[in-house]
Amino acid sequence: MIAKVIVDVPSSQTDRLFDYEIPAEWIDVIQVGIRVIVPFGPRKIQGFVVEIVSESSHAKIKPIYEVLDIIPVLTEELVHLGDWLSQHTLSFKLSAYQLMIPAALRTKVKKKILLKEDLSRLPGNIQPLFLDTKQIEWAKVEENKSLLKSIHQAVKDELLEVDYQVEEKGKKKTERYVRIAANIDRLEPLPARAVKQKDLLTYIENRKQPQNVQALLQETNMTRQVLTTLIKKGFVEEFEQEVYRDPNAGVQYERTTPLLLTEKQQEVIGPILHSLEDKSHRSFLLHGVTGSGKTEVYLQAIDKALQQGKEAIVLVPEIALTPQMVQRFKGRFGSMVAVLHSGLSMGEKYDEWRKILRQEVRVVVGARSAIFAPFTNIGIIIIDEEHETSYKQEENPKYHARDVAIHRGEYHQCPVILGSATPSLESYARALKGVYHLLPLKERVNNRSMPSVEVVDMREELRQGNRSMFSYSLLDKLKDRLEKGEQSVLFLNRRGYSTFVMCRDCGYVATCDHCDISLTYHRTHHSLKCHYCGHEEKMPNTCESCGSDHIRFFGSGTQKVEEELTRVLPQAKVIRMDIDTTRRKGSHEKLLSAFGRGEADILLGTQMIAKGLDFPKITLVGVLAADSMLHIPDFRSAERTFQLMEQVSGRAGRHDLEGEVIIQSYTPDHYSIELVKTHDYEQYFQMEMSQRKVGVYPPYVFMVLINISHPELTHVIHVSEKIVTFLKREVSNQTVILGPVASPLARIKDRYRYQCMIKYRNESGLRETLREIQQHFMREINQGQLQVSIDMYPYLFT
Ligand SMILES: Nc1ncnc2c1ncn2[C@@H]1O[C@H](COP(=O)(O)OP(=O)(O)OP(=O)(O)O)[C@@H](O)[C@H]1O
Ligand SMILES: [Zn+2]
Ligand SMILES: [Zn+2]
Repeated sequence: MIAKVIVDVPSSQTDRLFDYEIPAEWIDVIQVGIRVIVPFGPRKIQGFVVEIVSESSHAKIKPIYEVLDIIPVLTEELVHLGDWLSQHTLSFKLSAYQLMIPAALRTKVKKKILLKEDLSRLPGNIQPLFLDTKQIEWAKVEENKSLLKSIHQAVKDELLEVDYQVEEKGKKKTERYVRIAANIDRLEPLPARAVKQKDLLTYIENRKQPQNVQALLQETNMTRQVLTTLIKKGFVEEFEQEVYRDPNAGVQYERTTPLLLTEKQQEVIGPILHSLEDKSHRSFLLHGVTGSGKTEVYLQAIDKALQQGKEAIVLVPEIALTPQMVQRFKGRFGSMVAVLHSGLSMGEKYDEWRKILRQEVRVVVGARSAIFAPFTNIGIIIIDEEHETSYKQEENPKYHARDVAIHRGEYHQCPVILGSATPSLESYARALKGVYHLLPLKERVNNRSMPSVEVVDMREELRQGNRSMFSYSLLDKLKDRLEKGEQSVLFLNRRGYSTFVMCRDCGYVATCDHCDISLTYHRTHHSLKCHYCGHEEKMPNTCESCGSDHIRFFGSGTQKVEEELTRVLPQAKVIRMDIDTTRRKGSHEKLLSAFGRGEADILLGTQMIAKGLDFPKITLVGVLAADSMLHIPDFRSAERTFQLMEQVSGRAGRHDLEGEVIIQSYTPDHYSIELVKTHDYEQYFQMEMSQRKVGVYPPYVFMVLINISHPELTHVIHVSEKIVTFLKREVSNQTVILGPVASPLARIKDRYRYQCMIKYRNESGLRETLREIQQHFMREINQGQLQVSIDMYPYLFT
């Protein structure tokens, strides 16, 4: 039998199947989806078995060297999905498969030299290497040419042997357990004076289940000595048992029961349940305003899928994976839920993933990559906040989780629900065309009103002499909430609003020497840092350009807002949430639950507080700088502004108390800000669509972004022009090729960057054309200097 293998070498030449012979003893062991070690040139490397056939068309094929898995790490579906994904995103098959398994399973194959015979038989110059060991790492002798020669000879003489050992990054975790020995009845009873031993033995006997040693000693307040004696006398056996690393161990989740759905919720869940009953695939767009009870709809739809014996995948944006969110799923489905997000350690992720693979859980709630959960009988897939750009992966394979979800939905013939208060333009347009089934939820649960929104013109405030970062109106309302004991949320948009350093005399801005970008001021070290390459330098005292000492940092970070808050509202208790205060593991949760318990009056934060919060006492939301994002050169910047404003506003007045929102802006008339006042998504959609039509942007066209980079500017230009010329020759005349032009970030880490863009409606051969470009520059790319990155669904235009 022959196994077709994708080998662990990410390059164009190796992006195909290689044939290996399956040795007779492994015929039943080797299946599709397992990892193997195979010889590849002079090396041994890892690979994924993706197909098993009876014959090979190649004359000389080598046998598989080692088997790494017993249970396949990729299901058959995932093997196909990986193949599709690599074509869909123009990336290597290997990268697609690696994406689907946890990082803990990434392996390293280490070459070792083993001593086979007596030490004295070795040539004298290599004897010292094996003085106190029977094996050494190859790397140890690689540089030393004279030793290498002797070692080669010793291998030939069969005194030494070369071996390949696989080292996995993550390990299973085990703990020590004890249980009553099987032959306890045949033992002499313990003497009467051994009171403690007797007590402990009775305790273990009463428990029936094996006991975790550490927990046992703690519970019984016994010393290890007592237990060891019991083990020595043969009453008790000690053994190792695998345990899961559970970040939420010990957390009690309050059980919840399904709520009685409102009439509107029933209307939207109907078609979803129908699709579940029919066992047919359909994609739904659940467009529900903030606080309309979308999550309850998800929960009850999942419940139905579970009753059918099926599984569910729920994607939530990383920053919305708060304890509150986890609680809602664990509260309803208990230990059937696995949670996957980037806050987990590698080991924790590995353990959650294995629970899925072993079918010990049936619901997974996770960020983007959870879409690859190795379930085999999926009943429903849900993407909450479907408009979030974090569902697009910016590294290879550059995929969007929405596309993968729909692909898996088709395979499993199950419904896919895209939910949002502010759907992406693409999805809403598709829903209007009938590609997705639109499910509107236009009101909040139980007729609670949407928060009232006031947009404050900050230019006007300045004219009236208000130089503070809080408008008169916002300050008044903050004071009012303090008096009433209600809570406020202050949102500062950090994107496009960096704290850069500028000279007030000549306008010089401090920039990175390696990247064309301004440096960011960091207060804690009083230094300047580049966010792209990590370069750090001291904050200058004088301007590099004119020598003036009027050099200051601009922009306002959360720290600055906090200082200002304590000045104007000294009695207010403030919790600040930003990258600095949430760096430590678990701090995110701690701050939020403290706010939930009412330990602060004001929650001040960045993007990470815009989503998912559902606290009854929040009645005021303030947005400090609504337009900071509008000026980013990206055709989606208005869309993001509207989405964010609507999301943040949605945190106010979700329960009995009414909510109010103050949005501070320098461009209050911009439609993406103005339309938040009426929460009018449909009108906003129309406005935005007409802008897209004029600019010829998605969803009117599809777009491809090609980025070219190299340390030499002339070479970047040369390659870019070659690509554009080739493209222009190949594509139809309805397709537009823009560029080449310098990228907005024209240099990163001393590499010059150029880009070109393709806008097309119908271009059936485009993928092949782009593959040809990849092939053409393959050799140069493999040599390491040139980079050509192709993004079929670009969301980032830096
Ligand atoms: N049928 C119902 N009966 C009573 N309360 C409900 C019902 N459905 C939802 N709720 C409550 O209404 C509030 C808002 O619901 P939920 O958080 O599910 O809305 P959402 O649409 O997911 O919100 P957002 O998109 O703003 O996060 C929650 O406190 C929830 O418990
Ligand atoms: Zn830099
Ligand atoms: Zn200057």
